[in-house]
Amino acid sequence: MAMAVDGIDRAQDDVPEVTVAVVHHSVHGHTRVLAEHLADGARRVPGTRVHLVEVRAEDVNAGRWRDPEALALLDGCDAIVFGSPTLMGSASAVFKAFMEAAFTAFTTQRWKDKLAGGFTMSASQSGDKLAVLQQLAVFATQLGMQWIGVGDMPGNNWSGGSRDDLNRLGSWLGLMGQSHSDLGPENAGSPGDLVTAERYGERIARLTQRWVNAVPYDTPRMTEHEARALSADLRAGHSAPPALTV
Ligand SMILES: Cc1cc2nc3c(=O)[nH]c(=O)nc-3n(C[C@H](O)[C@H](O)[C@H](O)COP(=O)(O)O)c2cc1C
Repeated sequence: MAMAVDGIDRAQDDVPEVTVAVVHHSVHGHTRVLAEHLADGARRVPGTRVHLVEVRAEDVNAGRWRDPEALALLDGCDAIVFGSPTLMGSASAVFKAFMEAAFTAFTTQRWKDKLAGGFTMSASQSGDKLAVLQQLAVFATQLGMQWIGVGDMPGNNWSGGSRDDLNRLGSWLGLMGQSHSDLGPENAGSPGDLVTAERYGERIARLTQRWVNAVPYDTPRMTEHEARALSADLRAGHSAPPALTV
């Protein structure tokens, strides 16, 4: 059986370590791709250890997710990012089983003041994804966590825009991705969705370093003009620069 927890050590000796978990459920693999890109972005930040934690249907028993090892790992993380596909305008039943299993962290306040973020993938452009991000943000704040939104300008909102743009769905509460329902995970999201995921992961890791270790942090600002230039690069098939340093 595959491991639910995939720990990737990117800690560096000269920077105090922080740990970021990306806990997610995915039925057909689309949301998993978003999780992986978000994790890649977090790993770019020196001193960041990233754990991809998969919530699996087979770990749900009598409606409750039961993976004490993964739950203990989350207890030790500095930031937790939550990801679920949008199913019937909601987080998936499997991810809800995980959320309800976090009730012990609620009653003990174990996750209080950890940093948090969230993402969702669905087939329609809207598909009511905002309802899922709201659900995840309410969940995180019930646990006393500090929620981090996406800090990027919107794309695909003008005559020269396209599906390839950065933040092309214009979401700030959390990250949204869209995958065509007839295509597999190799075609999950759009180039803009994946780069937005990486930038969001990097943002969360940098803010975690600031929050936990008081590592100096200069707020990266990308103007609308710069965001459109990056989107034009993505449209042309160029790989995006490590964006938060722009
Ligand atoms: C039961 C079910 C309900 C769905 N509900 C929605 C929905 O409310 N909005 C939407 O845009 N897509 C919906 N979809 C499409 C999925 O969100 C989409 O296929 C997504 O990419 C699945 O992600 P995954 O591969 O990580 O499981 C639904 C799919 C299924 C099977």
